[in-house]
Amino acid sequence: MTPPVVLTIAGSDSGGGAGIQADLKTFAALGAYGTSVVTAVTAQNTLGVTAIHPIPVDVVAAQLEAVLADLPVVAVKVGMIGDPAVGELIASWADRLPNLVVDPVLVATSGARLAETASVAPLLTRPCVLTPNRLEAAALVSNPDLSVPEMAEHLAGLGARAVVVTGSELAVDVLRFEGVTETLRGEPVDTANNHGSGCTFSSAIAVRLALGDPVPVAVRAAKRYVTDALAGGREWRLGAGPGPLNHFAF
Ligand SMILES: Nc1ncnc2c1ncn2[C@@H]1O[C@H](COP(=O)(O)OP(=O)(O)O)[C@@H](O)[C@H]1O
Ligand SMILES: Cc1ncc(COP(=O)(O)O)c(N)n1
Repeated sequence: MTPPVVLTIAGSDSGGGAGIQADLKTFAALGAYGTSVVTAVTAQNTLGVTAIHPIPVDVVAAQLEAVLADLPVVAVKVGMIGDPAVGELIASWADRLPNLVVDPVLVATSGARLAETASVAPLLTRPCVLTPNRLEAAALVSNPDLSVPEMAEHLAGLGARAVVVTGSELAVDVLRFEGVTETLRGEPVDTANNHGSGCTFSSAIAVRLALGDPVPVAVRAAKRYVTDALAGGREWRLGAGPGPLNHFAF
């Protein structure tokens, strides 16, 4: 059977644990055909990021046009956006990007700054599923004093289809959908290998939306998948820092 086509618009992680590489592994593991638009090249490993090269906006646009002109994309995940002009470009295409999931990547788990809030700002008003972690949500609402449910509600009020603020506590996320706020409690996995968990989560949501799940069902399924991938990579020794997930563990 022909698989559903899912697109990631994101940065490359040379270490293979996060970014485009995590996204494509997630798509493959969950039965989608993955396509990719590279927005930035990072020199990165489990210890950190040593260089970032944003891809010029016209080259990002050309990739997007090439994919959308030929392949029947049914869901799109947006990750790292290295340049505000690329954020504007994606926002201008948003009406033609079905089942849009936006992970506003701002800071890597290692602490490295990957993008500015200005890059993702144009997308916050689009009807997407927005998946910031707690720190990213605080940066986007510019008010660190709000509680996680308040941040989710505030962000949803800007126009998103749904907001999931991840990591309010370990394995606990807050979903805001259709005016209702829910706490999603997962099973905590005791692991240091969590590099790429956010990329994997947002990509898994995109695949489940592509397969026809309603948003809350897609989010719960993605959460179970991330838990399995974290548990499956717990014993891995790949790199001296926080290692990657095992995307093919289940
Ligand atoms: N150790 C863990 N055990 C179980 N779930 C986890 C763990 N760490 C992260 N998660 C889950 O992984 C998903 C991605 O969230 P998070 O790690 O916060 O993203 P980010 O990489 O953007 O910081 C969320 O559903 C979160 O609850
Ligand atoms: C290219 C790229 N995109 C995204 C992330 C965030 O991933 P994480 O927060 O899990 O380190 C990353 N480290 N690199």
